[in-house]
Amino acid sequence: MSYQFITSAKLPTRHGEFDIHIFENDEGQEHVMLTVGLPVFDQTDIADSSLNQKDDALSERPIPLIRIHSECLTGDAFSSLKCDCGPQLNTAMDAIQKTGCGAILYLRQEGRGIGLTNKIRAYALQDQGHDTLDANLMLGLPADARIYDMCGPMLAHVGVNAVRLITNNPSKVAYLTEHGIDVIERVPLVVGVNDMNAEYLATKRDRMGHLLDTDFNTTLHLNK
Ligand SMILES: Nc1nc2c(ncn2[C@@H]2O[C@H](COP(=O)(O)OP(=O)(O)OP(=O)(O)O)[C@@H](O)[C@H]2O)c(=O)[nH]1
Ligand SMILES: [Zn+2]
Repeated sequence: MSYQFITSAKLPTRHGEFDIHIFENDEGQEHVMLTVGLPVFDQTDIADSSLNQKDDALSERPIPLIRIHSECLTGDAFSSLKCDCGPQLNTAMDAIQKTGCGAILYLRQEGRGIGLTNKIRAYALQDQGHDTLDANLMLGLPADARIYDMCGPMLAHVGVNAVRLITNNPSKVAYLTEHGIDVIERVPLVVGVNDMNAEYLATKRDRMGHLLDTDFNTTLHLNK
């Protein structure tokens, strides 16, 4: 699959101002990147002196703080208490604004890649007592169907090849590392824990390999 940059604009938010960049894959699926302090260098017809300026700018800037966030309509837009996605997105946006250099890669792979309808089918099974992993499997679907091959082209667009990655999911770290992006630091993010999602988080920790504090304390590790 290949990915093309389509367009960008300023996006003022409650968390501060971002640049929003839209990318599209061969099938017309859109992915979104919000950036702060990551200018786009136009490679097409700039003089050599500009290229030197670009190298200088890249060598001086801090390692960007990056969040790869998979779409969760129910959590991100509707404030669902069944997961931690909304608080994770909001906290990551604040943290990136605070550091002044970073990006949210908002990937349109709802429901860990099975889509919204299937996620709600899985929720119906969860209403009957099944956990988040078994619910996917009972539907004949993978536990996690996500891909991350859009991340390389999206990060390359803003000249990023080394990151501080906000995640508890070791497979994201492994994917980037295996594809030539240095993960200088993994920044844990445990926020939005409540009575309705504690079991969901425990399943991610115990059955899906997520690196979560056993007691889900809400200490932020984002003060750098
Ligand atoms: N199939 C399914 N998807 C879910 C469920 N709850 C949340 N999701 C989706 O899971 C994705 C978020 O993945 P998570 O496993 O919460 O976290 P992660 O992105 O792997 O890891 P972090 O970087 O630590 O947040 C989003 O696409 C959500 O829509 C669920 O019960 N079933
Ligand atoms: Zn969610």
